[in-house]
Amino acid sequence: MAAPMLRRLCRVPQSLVWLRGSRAVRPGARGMLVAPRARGLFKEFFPESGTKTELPELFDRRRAGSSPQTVYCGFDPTGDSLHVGHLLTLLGLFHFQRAGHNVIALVGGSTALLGDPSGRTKGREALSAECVRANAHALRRGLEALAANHARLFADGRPWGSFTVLDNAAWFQEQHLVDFLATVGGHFRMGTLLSRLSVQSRLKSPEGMSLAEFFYQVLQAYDFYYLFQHYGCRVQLGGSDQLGNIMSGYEFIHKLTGEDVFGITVPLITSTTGAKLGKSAGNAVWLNREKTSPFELYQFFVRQQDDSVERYLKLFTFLPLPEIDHIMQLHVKEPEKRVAQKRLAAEVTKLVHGQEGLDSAKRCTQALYHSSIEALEVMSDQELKELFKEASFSELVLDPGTSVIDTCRKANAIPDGPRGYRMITEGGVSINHRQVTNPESVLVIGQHILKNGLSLLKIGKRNFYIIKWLQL
Ligand SMILES: Nc1ncnc2c1ncn2[C@@H]1O[C@H](COP(=O)(O)OP(=O)(O)OP(=O)(O)O)[C@@H](O)[C@H]1O
Ligand SMILES: N[C@@H](Cc1ccc(O)cc1)C(=O)O
Repeated sequence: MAAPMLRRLCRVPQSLVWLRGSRAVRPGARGMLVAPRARGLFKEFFPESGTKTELPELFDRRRAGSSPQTVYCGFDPTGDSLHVGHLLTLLGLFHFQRAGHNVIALVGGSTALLGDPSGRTKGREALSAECVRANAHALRRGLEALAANHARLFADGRPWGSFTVLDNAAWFQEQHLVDFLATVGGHFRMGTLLSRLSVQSRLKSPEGMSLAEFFYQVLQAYDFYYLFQHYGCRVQLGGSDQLGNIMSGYEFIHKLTGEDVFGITVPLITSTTGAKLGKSAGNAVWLNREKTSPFELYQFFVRQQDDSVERYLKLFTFLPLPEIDHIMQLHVKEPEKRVAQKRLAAEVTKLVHGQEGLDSAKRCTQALYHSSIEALEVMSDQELKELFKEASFSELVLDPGTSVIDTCRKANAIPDGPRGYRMITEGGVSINHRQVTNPESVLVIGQHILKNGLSLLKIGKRNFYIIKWLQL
Protein backbone atom coordinates (compact mmCIF):
# COMPACT_ATOMS: atom_id res chain seq x y z
CA MET A 1 0.00 0.00 0.00
CA ALA A 2 1.59 3.31 -0.99
CA ALA A 3 -0.28 6.48 -1.98
CA PRO A 4 -2.64 8.39 0.28
CA MET A 5 -5.65 8.22 -2.00
CA LEU A 6 -7.85 7.93 1.04
CA ARG A 7 -7.59 11.57 1.90
CA ARG A 8 -10.27 11.94 -0.69
CA LEU A 9 -12.81 10.25 1.57
CA CYS A 10 -15.58 12.77 1.48
CA ARG A 11 -19.16 13.33 0.48
CA VAL A 12 -19.50 12.45 -3.19
CA PRO A 13 -20.72 15.26 -5.41
CA GLN A 14 -23.86 14.28 -7.32
CA SER A 15 -22.28 15.37 -10.58
CA LEU A 16 -19.55 12.78 -10.10
CA VAL A 17 -21.97 10.09 -9.13
CA TRP A 18 -23.84 10.45 -12.38
CA LEU A 19 -20.82 11.25 -14.52
CA ARG A 20 -20.91 7.89 -16.25
CA GLY A 21 -24.65 7.81 -16.65
CA SER A 22 -24.96 9.79 -19.82
CA ARG A 23 -26.38 7.15 -22.19
CA ALA A 24 -30.05 6.98 -22.98
CA VAL A 25 -31.81 3.98 -21.49
CA ARG A 26 -34.53 2.09 -23.28
CA PRO A 27 -37.98 2.64 -21.78
CA GLY A 28 -38.40 -1.06 -20.99
CA ALA A 29 -35.80 -0.70 -18.28
CA ARG A 30 -38.52 0.40 -15.87
CA GLY A 31 -39.45 -3.23 -15.20
CA MET A 32 -35.79 -3.88 -14.47
CA LEU A 33 -36.15 -5.18 -10.93
CA VAL A 34 -39.45 -6.91 -11.50
CA ALA A 35 -38.35 -9.16 -14.36
CA PRO A 36 -35.28 -10.81 -12.77
CA ARG A 37 -37.25 -11.11 -9.52
CA ALA A 38 -40.00 -12.97 -11.37
CA ARG A 39 -37.32 -15.30 -12.75
CA GLY A 40 -36.15 -16.03 -9.20
CA LEU A 41 -32.78 -14.44 -9.97
CA PHE A 42 -32.84 -11.81 -7.23
CA LYS A 43 -33.13 -13.29 -3.75
CA GLU A 44 -32.50 -10.56 -1.18
CA PHE A 45 -32.38 -6.79 -1.33
CA PHE A 46 -30.46 -4.69 1.16
CA PRO A 47 -31.39 -2.53 2.97
CA GLU A 48 -34.87 -3.98 3.22
CA SER A 49 -36.27 -0.49 3.82
CA GLY A 50 -35.08 0.64 0.39
CA THR A 51 -36.79 -2.14 -1.50
CA LYS A 52 -40.19 -0.53 -1.63
CA THR A 53 -39.26 2.84 -3.09
CA GLU A 54 -35.62 3.89 -3.37
CA LEU A 55 -34.28 0.87 -5.22
CA PRO A 56 -37.13 0.55 -7.74
CA GLU A 57 -36.98 4.31 -8.31
CA LEU A 58 -33.29 4.10 -9.02
CA PHE A 59 -34.00 1.84 -11.97
CA ASP A 60 -37.24 3.49 -13.03
CA ARG A 61 -36.57 5.10 -16.36
CA ARG A 62 -39.90 6.92 -16.42
CA ARG A 63 -38.84 9.30 -13.70
CA ALA A 64 -37.79 12.74 -14.88
CA GLY A 65 -34.01 13.19 -14.92
CA SER A 66 -33.32 9.51 -14.30
CA SER A 67 -30.03 8.13 -15.57
CA PRO A 68 -28.52 4.71 -16.14
CA GLN A 69 -27.17 3.15 -12.97
CA THR A 70 -23.92 1.30 -12.38
CA VAL A 71 -23.99 -2.15 -10.79
CA TYR A 72 -20.98 -4.27 -9.79
CA CYS A 73 -20.15 -7.78 -8.75
CA GLY A 74 -16.75 -9.06 -7.59
CA PHE A 75 -14.96 -12.32 -8.42
CA ASP A 76 -11.86 -13.37 -6.51
CA PRO A 77 -9.15 -14.99 -8.63
CA THR A 78 -8.63 -17.87 -6.20
CA GLY A 79 -8.84 -20.20 -9.23
CA ASP A 80 -7.91 -19.86 -12.89
CA SER A 81 -11.44 -20.11 -14.28
CA LEU A 82 -14.97 -18.93 -13.67
CA HIS A 83 -17.54 -21.59 -12.86
CA VAL A 84 -21.30 -22.16 -13.15
CA GLY A 85 -21.91 -20.52 -9.74
CA HIS A 86 -20.27 -17.32 -10.98
CA LEU A 87 -22.34 -17.51 -14.13
CA LEU A 88 -25.47 -16.81 -12.15
CA THR A 89 -24.14 -13.53 -10.75
CA LEU A 90 -22.95 -12.67 -14.25
CA LEU A 91 -26.44 -13.29 -15.59
CA GLY A 92 -27.64 -10.86 -12.94
CA LEU A 93 -25.19 -8.27 -14.30
CA PHE A 94 -26.24 -9.03 -17.89
CA HIS A 95 -29.90 -8.40 -17.03
CA PHE A 96 -28.95 -4.93 -15.79
CA GLN A 97 -26.84 -4.35 -18.89
CA ARG A 98 -29.69 -5.41 -21.17
CA ALA A 99 -31.92 -2.88 -19.42
CA GLY A 100 -29.46 -0.13 -20.35
CA HIS A 101 -27.47 0.09 -17.11
CA ASN A 102 -23.68 0.00 -16.88
CA VAL A 103 -22.12 -3.00 -15.18
CA ILE A 104 -18.71 -3.70 -13.70
CA ALA A 105 -17.24 -7.15 -13.18
CA LEU A 106 -14.55 -6.65 -10.57
CA VAL A 107 -11.66 -9.08 -10.39
CA GLY A 108 -10.38 -9.21 -6.79
CA GLY A 109 -6.65 -9.23 -7.54
CA SER A 110 -5.97 -7.89 -4.02
CA THR A 111 -8.87 -9.38 -2.05
CA ALA A 112 -7.95 -12.87 -3.29
CA LEU A 113 -4.69 -12.54 -1.36
CA LEU A 114 -6.65 -12.32 1.91
CA GLY A 115 -9.38 -14.86 1.09
CA ASP A 116 -13.06 -14.24 1.80
CA PRO A 117 -14.18 -16.17 4.91
CA SER A 118 -17.89 -15.89 3.93
CA GLY A 119 -19.62 -19.24 3.90
CA ARG A 120 -16.41 -21.13 4.66
CA THR A 121 -15.69 -23.43 7.57
CA LYS A 122 -11.92 -23.02 7.30
CA GLY A 123 -9.38 -20.60 5.87
CA ARG A 124 -8.37 -20.74 2.23
CA GLU A 125 -4.96 -22.03 1.30
CA ALA A 126 -2.72 -19.00 0.86
CA LEU A 127 -1.91 -18.27 -2.78
CA SER A 128 1.29 -16.64 -3.98
CA ALA A 129 1.02 -13.18 -5.49
CA GLU A 130 2.24 -14.63 -8.77
CA CYS A 131 -0.48 -17.28 -8.81
CA VAL A 132 -3.19 -14.70 -8.01
CA ARG A 133 -1.89 -12.47 -10.82
CA ALA A 134 -2.05 -15.34 -13.31
CA ASN A 135 -5.55 -16.30 -12.10
CA ALA A 136 -6.69 -12.67 -12.32
CA HIS A 137 -5.50 -12.53 -15.91
CA ALA A 138 -7.40 -15.75 -16.70
CA LEU A 139 -10.61 -14.51 -15.00
CA ARG A 140 -10.43 -11.23 -16.87
CA ARG A 141 -10.14 -13.12 -20.16
CA GLY A 142 -13.06 -15.36 -19.17
CA LEU A 143 -15.24 -12.39 -18.21
CA GLU A 144 -14.44 -10.54 -21.42
CA ALA A 145 -15.13 -13.62 -23.55
CA LEU A 146 -18.51 -14.13 -21.89
CA ALA A 147 -19.45 -10.48 -22.28
CA ALA A 148 -18.45 -10.66 -25.96
CA ASN A 149 -20.57 -13.79 -26.57
CA HIS A 150 -23.45 -12.13 -24.77
CA ALA A 151 -23.21 -9.03 -26.95
CA ARG A 152 -22.67 -10.98 -30.18
CA LEU A 153 -25.18 -13.79 -29.79
CA PHE A 154 -27.89 -12.50 -27.48
CA ALA A 155 -28.31 -8.90 -28.68
CA ASP A 156 -31.93 -7.85 -28.93
CA GLY A 157 -31.48 -4.71 -31.00
CA ARG A 158 -31.93 -2.39 -28.01
CA PRO A 159 -29.23 -0.11 -26.62
CA TRP A 160 -27.45 -1.82 -23.75
CA GLY A 161 -25.27 -0.40 -21.02
CA SER A 162 -21.52 -0.96 -20.91
CA PHE A 163 -19.69 -3.98 -19.49
CA THR A 164 -16.37 -3.09 -17.84
CA VAL A 165 -13.84 -5.36 -16.17
CA LEU A 166 -11.73 -3.81 -13.38
CA ASP A 167 -9.26 -5.25 -10.88
CA ASN A 168 -9.14 -3.98 -7.29
CA ALA A 169 -5.34 -4.41 -7.35
CA ALA A 170 -5.41 -1.16 -9.34
CA TRP A 171 -6.38 0.80 -6.22
CA PHE A 172 -5.18 -1.36 -3.35
CA GLN A 173 -1.63 -1.54 -4.68
CA GLU A 174 -1.53 2.22 -4.43
CA GLN A 175 -2.56 2.23 -0.78
CA HIS A 176 -0.32 2.95 2.16
CA LEU A 177 -1.16 0.55 5.00
CA VAL A 178 -0.97 3.01 7.88
CA ASP A 179 -2.81 5.64 5.92
CA PHE A 180 -5.52 3.10 5.05
CA LEU A 181 -5.96 2.00 8.67
CA ALA A 182 -6.06 5.57 9.90
CA THR A 183 -8.56 6.85 7.36
CA VAL A 184 -10.71 3.85 6.43
CA GLY A 185 -10.22 1.72 9.56
CA GLY A 186 -11.41 4.53 11.78
CA HIS A 187 -14.90 4.34 10.23
CA PHE A 188 -15.56 0.70 11.09
CA ARG A 189 -16.88 -0.45 14.45
CA MET A 190 -15.46 -3.70 15.82
CA GLY A 191 -18.80 -4.73 17.28
CA THR A 192 -20.47 -4.59 13.87
CA LEU A 193 -17.64 -6.38 12.11
CA LEU A 194 -17.61 -9.09 14.75
CA SER A 195 -21.37 -9.60 14.49
CA ARG A 196 -21.21 -10.81 10.88
CA LEU A 197 -22.26 -14.39 10.42
CA SER A 198 -19.10 -15.19 8.46
CA VAL A 199 -16.95 -13.93 11.35
CA GLN A 200 -19.06 -15.51 14.10
CA SER A 201 -19.05 -18.99 12.63
CA ARG A 202 -15.32 -18.85 11.98
CA LEU A 203 -14.44 -17.52 15.42
CA LYS A 204 -16.26 -20.46 16.93
CA SER A 205 -14.48 -22.98 14.67
CA PRO A 206 -11.48 -24.93 16.05
CA GLU A 207 -9.19 -23.26 13.51
CA GLY A 208 -10.33 -19.72 14.36
CA MET A 209 -9.85 -16.84 11.97
CA SER A 210 -6.81 -14.91 10.80
CA LEU A 211 -6.58 -11.13 10.91
CA ALA A 212 -6.26 -11.13 7.11
CA GLU A 213 -9.58 -12.93 6.72
CA PHE A 214 -11.22 -10.76 9.36
CA PHE A 215 -10.10 -7.67 7.47
CA TYR A 216 -11.53 -8.97 4.19
CA GLN A 217 -14.93 -7.30 4.60
CA VAL A 218 -13.23 -3.92 5.07
CA LEU A 219 -11.49 -4.26 1.69
CA GLN A 220 -14.72 -5.28 -0.03
CA ALA A 221 -16.50 -2.36 1.63
CA TYR A 222 -13.78 -0.05 0.35
CA ASP A 223 -14.19 -1.45 -3.19
CA PHE A 224 -17.86 -0.53 -3.09
CA TYR A 225 -16.96 2.95 -1.85
CA TYR A 226 -14.28 3.34 -4.54
CA LEU A 227 -16.68 2.29 -7.31
CA PHE A 228 -19.37 4.55 -5.89
CA GLN A 229 -16.99 7.47 -5.90
CA HIS A 230 -15.40 6.87 -9.29
CA TYR A 231 -18.16 5.16 -11.26
CA GLY A 232 -21.32 6.24 -9.48
CA CYS A 233 -21.95 2.60 -8.59
CA ARG A 234 -24.87 2.29 -6.17
CA VAL A 235 -25.64 -1.40 -6.37
CA GLN A 236 -23.53 -4.43 -5.52
CA LEU A 237 -24.63 -7.85 -6.65
CA GLY A 238 -23.36 -11.12 -5.21
CA GLY A 239 -24.25 -14.63 -4.17
CA SER A 240 -26.33 -14.77 -0.99
CA ASP A 241 -23.16 -15.62 1.00
CA GLN A 242 -21.99 -12.06 0.24
CA LEU A 243 -24.69 -10.22 2.17
CA GLY A 244 -22.48 -9.48 5.22
CA ASN A 245 -19.72 -7.97 3.07
CA ILE A 246 -22.26 -5.94 1.12
CA MET A 247 -23.73 -4.62 4.38
CA SER A 248 -20.28 -3.45 5.48
CA GLY A 249 -19.96 -1.54 2.20
CA TYR A 250 -23.40 0.02 2.66
CA GLU A 251 -22.61 1.16 6.20
CA PHE A 252 -19.22 2.58 5.21
CA ILE A 253 -20.56 4.55 2.25
CA HIS A 254 -23.56 5.78 4.16
CA LYS A 255 -21.42 6.95 7.03
CA LEU A 256 -18.98 8.80 4.80
CA THR A 257 -21.30 10.29 2.24
CA GLY A 258 -24.80 10.15 3.67
CA GLU A 259 -25.81 8.50 0.37
CA ASP A 260 -27.84 5.32 0.03
CA VAL A 261 -26.48 2.34 -1.82
CA PHE A 262 -27.98 -1.13 -2.23
CA GLY A 263 -27.15 -4.79 -2.29
CA ILE A 264 -28.87 -7.50 -4.29
CA THR A 265 -28.12 -11.19 -3.92
CA VAL A 266 -28.72 -14.12 -6.22
CA PRO A 267 -29.56 -17.57 -4.84
CA LEU A 268 -26.69 -19.98 -4.40
CA ILE A 269 -26.59 -22.80 -6.91
CA THR A 270 -26.08 -26.09 -5.15
CA SER A 271 -25.33 -29.65 -6.18
CA THR A 272 -27.84 -32.46 -5.63
CA THR A 273 -26.29 -32.95 -2.17
CA GLY A 274 -27.06 -29.33 -1.25
CA ALA A 275 -23.41 -28.15 -1.29
CA LYS A 276 -22.69 -24.78 -2.90
CA LEU A 277 -21.40 -25.41 -6.40
CA GLY A 278 -17.89 -24.00 -6.58
CA LYS A 279 -14.17 -24.34 -6.03
CA SER A 280 -14.33 -24.80 -2.28
CA ALA A 281 -16.62 -27.83 -2.39
CA GLY A 282 -14.54 -29.25 -5.24
CA ASN A 283 -17.63 -29.70 -7.40
CA ALA A 284 -17.19 -26.75 -9.76
CA VAL A 285 -18.37 -26.96 -13.35
CA TRP A 286 -15.90 -24.65 -15.06
CA LEU A 287 -16.47 -22.17 -17.83
CA ASN A 288 -12.94 -22.50 -19.17
CA ARG A 289 -12.87 -24.99 -22.05
CA GLU A 290 -9.60 -26.56 -20.92
CA LYS A 291 -11.17 -27.54 -17.58
CA THR A 292 -14.73 -28.41 -18.59
CA SER A 293 -15.27 -28.93 -22.31
CA PRO A 294 -18.34 -27.47 -24.08
CA PHE A 295 -19.60 -31.06 -24.31
CA GLU A 296 -19.28 -31.59 -20.54
CA LEU A 297 -20.95 -28.25 -19.78
CA TYR A 298 -23.76 -29.14 -22.18
CA GLN A 299 -24.17 -32.57 -20.58
CA PHE A 300 -24.18 -31.04 -17.07
CA PHE A 301 -27.32 -29.11 -18.00
CA VAL A 302 -28.87 -31.96 -20.03
CA ARG A 303 -28.60 -34.09 -16.87
CA GLN A 304 -30.53 -31.64 -14.67
CA GLN A 305 -33.51 -33.18 -12.96
CA ASP A 306 -37.07 -32.50 -14.12
CA ASP A 307 -37.89 -30.66 -10.92
CA SER A 308 -35.11 -28.09 -11.35
CA VAL A 309 -35.12 -27.54 -15.11
CA GLU A 310 -37.80 -24.82 -15.16
CA ARG A 311 -36.02 -22.88 -12.42
CA TYR A 312 -32.73 -23.17 -14.28
CA LEU A 313 -34.30 -22.04 -17.57
CA LYS A 314 -35.44 -18.91 -15.74
CA LEU A 315 -32.12 -18.36 -14.00
CA PHE A 316 -29.57 -19.25 -16.67
CA THR A 317 -31.21 -18.12 -19.92
CA PHE A 318 -32.68 -14.95 -21.34
CA LEU A 319 -35.68 -16.81 -22.81
CA PRO A 320 -38.89 -14.87 -22.16
CA LEU A 321 -41.07 -16.41 -19.45
CA PRO A 322 -43.96 -17.26 -21.85
CA GLU A 323 -41.49 -19.18 -24.02
CA ILE A 324 -40.26 -21.07 -20.95
CA ASP A 325 -43.89 -21.91 -20.15
CA HIS A 326 -44.31 -23.28 -23.64
CA ILE A 327 -41.11 -25.36 -23.41
CA MET A 328 -42.30 -26.76 -20.08
CA GLN A 329 -45.69 -27.71 -21.54
CA LEU A 330 -43.89 -29.71 -24.25
CA HIS A 331 -41.56 -31.19 -21.67
CA VAL A 332 -44.32 -32.37 -19.36
CA LYS A 333 -45.95 -34.30 -22.21
CA GLU A 334 -42.80 -36.27 -23.02
CA PRO A 335 -40.24 -35.80 -20.23
CA GLU A 336 -38.09 -38.64 -21.57
CA LYS A 337 -37.19 -36.47 -24.57
CA ARG A 338 -35.57 -33.92 -22.23
CA VAL A 339 -36.69 -31.04 -24.44
CA ALA A 340 -36.39 -28.54 -21.58
CA GLN A 341 -32.96 -29.78 -20.45
CA LYS A 342 -31.65 -29.73 -24.03
CA ARG A 343 -32.84 -26.17 -24.57
CA LEU A 344 -31.30 -25.11 -21.26
CA ALA A 345 -28.02 -26.81 -22.18
CA ALA A 346 -27.99 -25.21 -25.63
CA GLU A 347 -28.64 -21.68 -24.33
CA VAL A 348 -25.96 -21.87 -21.62
CA THR A 349 -23.34 -23.54 -23.85
CA LYS A 350 -23.89 -20.89 -26.52
CA LEU A 351 -23.47 -18.09 -23.99
CA VAL A 352 -20.32 -19.59 -22.52
CA HIS A 353 -18.62 -21.08 -25.59
CA GLY A 354 -20.34 -19.36 -28.52
CA GLN A 355 -22.10 -21.04 -31.45
CA GLU A 356 -18.93 -22.97 -32.29
CA GLY A 357 -18.85 -24.42 -28.75
CA LEU A 358 -22.49 -25.41 -28.94
CA ASP A 359 -21.94 -27.11 -32.32
CA SER A 360 -18.98 -28.94 -30.83
CA ALA A 361 -21.04 -30.09 -27.81
CA LYS A 362 -23.76 -31.41 -30.13
CA ARG A 363 -21.21 -33.17 -32.38
CA CYS A 364 -19.60 -34.80 -29.34
CA THR A 365 -23.04 -35.90 -28.07
CA GLN A 366 -23.79 -37.48 -31.44
CA ALA A 367 -20.39 -39.15 -31.62
CA LEU A 368 -20.52 -40.56 -28.11
CA TYR A 369 -24.16 -41.37 -27.42
CA HIS A 370 -25.41 -42.02 -30.94
CA SER A 371 -22.22 -43.61 -32.30
CA SER A 372 -22.41 -41.22 -35.23
CA ILE A 373 -19.57 -41.66 -37.72
CA GLU A 374 -20.61 -38.45 -39.51
CA ALA A 375 -20.08 -36.57 -36.24
CA LEU A 376 -16.70 -38.25 -35.65
CA GLU A 377 -15.62 -37.41 -39.17
CA VAL A 378 -15.87 -33.67 -38.71
CA MET A 379 -14.33 -33.52 -35.25
CA SER A 380 -11.05 -31.74 -34.59
CA ASP A 381 -8.18 -33.31 -32.60
CA GLN A 382 -9.10 -31.02 -29.70
CA GLU A 383 -12.74 -32.12 -29.66
CA LEU A 384 -11.81 -35.79 -29.77
CA LYS A 385 -9.35 -35.31 -26.92
CA GLU A 386 -12.00 -33.40 -24.93
CA LEU A 387 -14.57 -36.08 -25.59
CA PHE A 388 -12.40 -39.05 -24.76
CA LYS A 389 -10.53 -37.45 -21.89
CA GLU A 390 -9.01 -40.69 -20.73
CA ALA A 391 -8.06 -41.78 -24.25
CA SER A 392 -4.40 -42.06 -25.14
CA PHE A 393 -3.43 -40.13 -28.23
CA SER A 394 -0.83 -41.33 -30.74
CA GLU A 395 0.42 -39.98 -34.00
CA LEU A 396 1.26 -42.80 -36.43
CA VAL A 397 2.57 -42.97 -39.98
CA LEU A 398 0.35 -44.99 -42.30
CA ASP A 399 2.58 -47.51 -44.02
CA PRO A 400 1.11 -49.30 -47.06
CA GLY A 401 -0.76 -52.43 -45.98
CA THR A 402 -1.17 -51.41 -42.31
CA SER A 403 -3.66 -53.84 -40.79
CA VAL A 404 -6.05 -53.73 -37.85
CA ILE A 405 -3.65 -55.67 -35.64
CA ASP A 406 -0.68 -53.47 -36.66
CA THR A 407 -2.71 -50.45 -35.66
CA CYS A 408 -3.74 -51.90 -32.30
CA ARG A 409 -0.13 -52.84 -31.52
CA LYS A 410 1.37 -49.52 -32.61
CA ALA A 411 -1.13 -47.73 -30.40
CA ASN A 412 -0.23 -50.08 -27.51
CA ALA A 413 -3.91 -50.92 -27.25
CA ILE A 414 -3.64 -54.72 -27.02
CA PRO A 415 -1.16 -57.11 -25.46
CA ASP A 416 1.49 -58.80 -27.64
CA GLY A 417 1.00 -62.39 -28.81
CA PRO A 418 -2.09 -64.53 -29.21
CA ARG A 419 -4.06 -62.81 -26.43
CA GLY A 420 -4.12 -59.54 -28.33
CA TYR A 421 -5.01 -61.36 -31.55
CA ARG A 422 -7.94 -63.07 -29.80
CA MET A 423 -9.25 -59.80 -28.41
CA ILE A 424 -9.89 -58.77 -32.00
CA THR A 425 -11.32 -62.05 -33.27
CA GLU A 426 -13.61 -62.31 -30.24
CA GLY A 427 -15.19 -58.93 -31.02
CA GLY A 428 -13.58 -56.78 -28.34
CA VAL A 429 -12.24 -54.16 -30.74
CA SER A 430 -13.95 -51.48 -32.79
CA ILE A 431 -12.64 -48.75 -35.05
CA ASN A 432 -14.79 -45.66 -35.51
CA HIS A 433 -17.73 -47.33 -33.76
CA ARG A 434 -17.62 -50.38 -36.10
CA GLN A 435 -16.56 -53.74 -34.76
CA VAL A 436 -13.48 -55.22 -36.49
CA THR A 437 -13.05 -58.99 -36.12
CA ASN A 438 -10.42 -59.71 -38.76
CA PRO A 439 -6.97 -58.76 -37.40
CA GLU A 440 -5.42 -58.92 -40.88
CA SER A 441 -7.87 -56.49 -42.56
CA VAL A 442 -5.98 -53.66 -44.17
CA LEU A 443 -7.08 -50.18 -43.06
CA VAL A 444 -9.30 -48.43 -45.56
CA ILE A 445 -9.34 -44.66 -45.81
CA GLY A 446 -12.91 -43.43 -45.40
CA GLN A 447 -13.85 -46.40 -43.21
CA HIS A 448 -11.13 -47.07 -40.65
CA ILE A 449 -9.52 -43.71 -41.22
CA LEU A 450 -11.90 -40.77 -41.16
CA LYS A 451 -11.84 -37.79 -43.48
CA ASN A 452 -10.17 -35.76 -40.73
CA GLY A 453 -7.22 -38.21 -40.65
CA LEU A 454 -8.25 -39.74 -37.32
CA SER A 455 -9.22 -43.19 -36.09
CA LEU A 456 -11.06 -43.89 -32.85
CA LEU A 457 -10.05 -47.25 -31.51
CA LYS A 458 -12.11 -48.83 -28.75
CA ILE A 459 -10.96 -51.86 -26.79
CA GLY A 460 -13.52 -53.49 -24.57
CA LYS A 461 -16.24 -51.28 -23.15
CA ARG A 462 -14.44 -48.09 -22.24
CA ASN A 463 -10.80 -47.98 -23.34
CA PHE A 464 -10.39 -45.45 -26.10
CA TYR A 465 -7.34 -44.66 -28.23
CA ILE A 466 -7.22 -41.76 -30.65
CA ILE A 467 -4.87 -42.15 -33.60
CA LYS A 468 -3.87 -39.27 -35.80
CA TRP A 469 -2.46 -40.56 -39.08
CA LEU A 470 0.46 -38.59 -40.47
CA GLN A 471 1.47 -38.23 -44.13
CA LEU A 472 -1.83 -39.56 -45.48
N1 LIG B 1 -22.73 -21.70 -6.47
C1 LIG B 1 -22.92 -20.39 -6.55
N2 LIG B 1 -24.17 -19.89 -6.75
C2 LIG B 1 -24.39 -18.55 -6.84
N3 LIG B 1 -23.41 -17.63 -6.74
C3 LIG B 1 -22.16 -18.07 -6.54
C4 LIG B 1 -21.83 -19.46 -6.45
N4 LIG B 1 -20.49 -19.59 -6.29
C5 LIG B 1 -19.99 -18.33 -6.25
N5 LIG B 1 -20.99 -17.42 -6.39
C6 LIG B 1 -20.88 -15.96 -6.35
O1 LIG B 1 -19.94 -15.51 -7.31
C7 LIG B 1 -19.25 -14.36 -6.79
C8 LIG B 1 -17.76 -14.59 -6.85
O2 LIG B 1 -17.41 -15.68 -6.04
P1 LIG B 1 -15.90 -16.13 -5.79
O3 LIG B 1 -15.13 -16.18 -7.04
O4 LIG B 1 -15.25 -15.31 -4.80
O5 LIG B 1 -16.12 -17.61 -5.34
P2 LIG B 1 -16.55 -18.08 -3.94
O6 LIG B 1 -17.84 -17.48 -3.50
O7 LIG B 1 -15.44 -17.87 -3.02
O8 LIG B 1 -16.81 -19.59 -4.17
P3 LIG B 1 -15.82 -20.79 -4.28
O9 LIG B 1 -14.42 -20.37 -3.92
O10 LIG B 1 -16.37 -21.80 -3.35
O11 LIG B 1 -15.95 -21.21 -5.70
C9 LIG B 1 -19.78 -14.15 -5.37
O12 LIG B 1 -20.80 -13.19 -5.42
C10 LIG B 1 -20.33 -15.50 -5.00
O13 LIG B 1 -21.34 -15.43 -4.04
N1 LIG C 1 -15.94 -11.57 -1.79
C1 LIG C 1 -16.38 -12.07 -3.05
C2 LIG C 1 -15.60 -11.54 -4.22
C3 LIG C 1 -15.53 -10.02 -4.22
C4 LIG C 1 -14.31 -9.37 -4.18
C5 LIG C 1 -14.23 -7.97 -4.13
C6 LIG C 1 -15.43 -7.23 -4.13
O1 LIG C 1 -15.37 -5.87 -4.08
C7 LIG C 1 -16.66 -7.86 -4.20
C8 LIG C 1 -16.71 -9.27 -4.22
C9 LIG C 1 -16.35 -13.61 -2.98
O2 LIG C 1 -15.44 -14.14 -2.43
O3 LIG C 1 -17.21 -14.28 -3.46
